[in-house]
Amino acid sequence: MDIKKLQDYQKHVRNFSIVAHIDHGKSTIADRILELTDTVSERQMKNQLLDDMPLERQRGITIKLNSVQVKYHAQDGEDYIFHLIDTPGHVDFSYEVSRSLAACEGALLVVDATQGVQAQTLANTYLALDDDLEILPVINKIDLPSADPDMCKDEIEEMIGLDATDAVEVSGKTGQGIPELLERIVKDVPAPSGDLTAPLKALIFDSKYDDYRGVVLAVRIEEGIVKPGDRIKIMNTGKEFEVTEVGVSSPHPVKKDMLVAGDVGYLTANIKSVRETRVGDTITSAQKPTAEPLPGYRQIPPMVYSGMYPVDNQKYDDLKEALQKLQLNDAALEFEPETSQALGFGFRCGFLGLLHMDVVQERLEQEFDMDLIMTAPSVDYHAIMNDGSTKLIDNPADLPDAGEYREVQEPYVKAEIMVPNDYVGPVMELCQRKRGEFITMDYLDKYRVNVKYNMPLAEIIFDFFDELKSSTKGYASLDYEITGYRATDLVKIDMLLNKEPIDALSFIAHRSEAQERARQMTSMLKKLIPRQNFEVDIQGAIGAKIISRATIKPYRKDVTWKIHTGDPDRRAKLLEKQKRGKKRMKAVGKVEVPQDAFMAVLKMNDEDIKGK
Ligand SMILES: Nc1nc2c(ncn2[C@@H]2O[C@H](COP(=O)(O)OP(=O)(O)OP(=O)(O)O)[C@@H](O)[C@H]2O)c(=O)[nH]1
Repeated sequence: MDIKKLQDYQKHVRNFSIVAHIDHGKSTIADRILELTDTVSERQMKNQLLDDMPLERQRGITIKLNSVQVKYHAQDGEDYIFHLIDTPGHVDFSYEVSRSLAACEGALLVVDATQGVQAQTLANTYLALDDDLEILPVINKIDLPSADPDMCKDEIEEMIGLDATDAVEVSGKTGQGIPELLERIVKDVPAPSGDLTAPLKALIFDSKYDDYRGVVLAVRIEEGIVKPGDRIKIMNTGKEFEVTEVGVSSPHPVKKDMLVAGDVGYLTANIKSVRETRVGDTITSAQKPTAEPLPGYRQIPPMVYSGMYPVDNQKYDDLKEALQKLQLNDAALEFEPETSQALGFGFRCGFLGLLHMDVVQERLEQEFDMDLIMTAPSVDYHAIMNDGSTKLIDNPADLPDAGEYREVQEPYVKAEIMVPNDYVGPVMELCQRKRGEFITMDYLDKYRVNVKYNMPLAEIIFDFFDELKSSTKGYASLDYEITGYRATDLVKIDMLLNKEPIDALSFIAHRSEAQERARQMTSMLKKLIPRQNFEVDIQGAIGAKIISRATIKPYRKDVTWKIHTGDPDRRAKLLEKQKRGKKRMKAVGKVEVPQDAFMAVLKMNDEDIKGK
């Protein structure tokens, strides 16, 4: 092998991520880079090309990191290889960002010229700094009339402490400034420096399951070389495999003869079981292993938990397999079996936030064809029992009876909210209402402040962000981190249908709000549970004490009569409609309960319920 040639190749490699606050334009800039470097033809070009998951396209957001190899002919006459990794902006997916960064030497920090530095701009910059990356500030959307690049530069310098005098000004929309950006990447992002002759050392930074090829690993080669036929070892599990294919994404898979130190690409090795590898693991040579694995990733604990049950109980094993495959592509997803009296066998799943939960549910439905019932999300509580032991409660139904524990503790976060001065009042009012404790307020510049509060995670995770946006006309941005657990006065509220407590509907609330929340939940359930052919009593209770109630009247006989005796066409249609409706219903005892009802806890603040 011609090491000199490979060393020369390595000098021409640039690995970088694109990071930013949500919607500041990462995916659009990535599109322009792909276009300008002729990576995709005009015919293949579509907006946000790297957001290739159907769900990403439907929602217009990036959920998964995505890497692509781009060839760039620079002004110095040389050809360069860029490995570009587009990352999600939403706080729920910051785990994807930190994994992408570990595979790079540089990061483009994109800031929207009309919005300036926002909460996730800061959070993502800190992640990039943790990894010692070269950060290149990029000011985007300069085509907009309200763009203020100078204000952005000031903010980048003041709030982040990065020199922004030379920040590249671009428009992802018109392509203005993108040629300069490409030149700056060549000049400013350092080439990788891994030893080409050392034993193989590669980081698995992502993976996915492919029905034909088995597990496909996204890898960054740190040292050495890997090619088809090599025997490799996954250092953390000790498992060995033979490499069947290596290649790069461009953005479609392109086979290569080898991947060398500094490359970002993919690798397959007949890995069939999803248990054999984990994102963050190190791959080495089986014959000549490297001494130490790479540091890997810090596993971040889930923030919210929810029960996930197949509508059809027979599909339990299918759901398990689907979760295992999905976990391969979503390392932040956690799950373990649980049973519910109401719903049967299912899984307790842990997520990084509600958007993550939604995405997992939709991916299971779209990619794995599952029909699911999900129970209301809950944070992870600690019950300190009478004997001093701590019981972890990630399902409200598991909270023991009041006499059995000394106290219940809930997770608290430090929330940082960046907001224009004019909206400080509504933000503080909202935080107080959500049991927040004021910490400080710092002026960021003439126009904006950073407001800090200690708050219960349970208050922030549900509808806080929506309320924050509506009370600040969308101008506030939010970031938070868990700071610890605190004892608060919490109670479990059970919901009963025809006197039967339904475990999947229990929830935990602060005592001061328990009565109101039980009342809201009862009226929400009354709205969501359809009429049955018998009366349904809904009750909310704390222990044996009933604190709210409502009744759903049975439907009138003549309606059923119509369904059963109408003209055949109409009858068939009605039955079909009923069947479709039933898909997402679960018989709880005798009562048919729709999926929405299990999520009622999330909807309790809906306008139409308020004040009723
Ligand atoms: N006018 C204008 N609009 C832009 C520009 N760049 C991006 N946009 C728009 O801004 C919105 C967000 O752009 P995306 O590229 O999806 O942003 P993102 O940062 O990748 O978003 P997430 O991955 O979901 O965090 C889209 O509607 C884009 O069309 C720009 O330079 N000018």
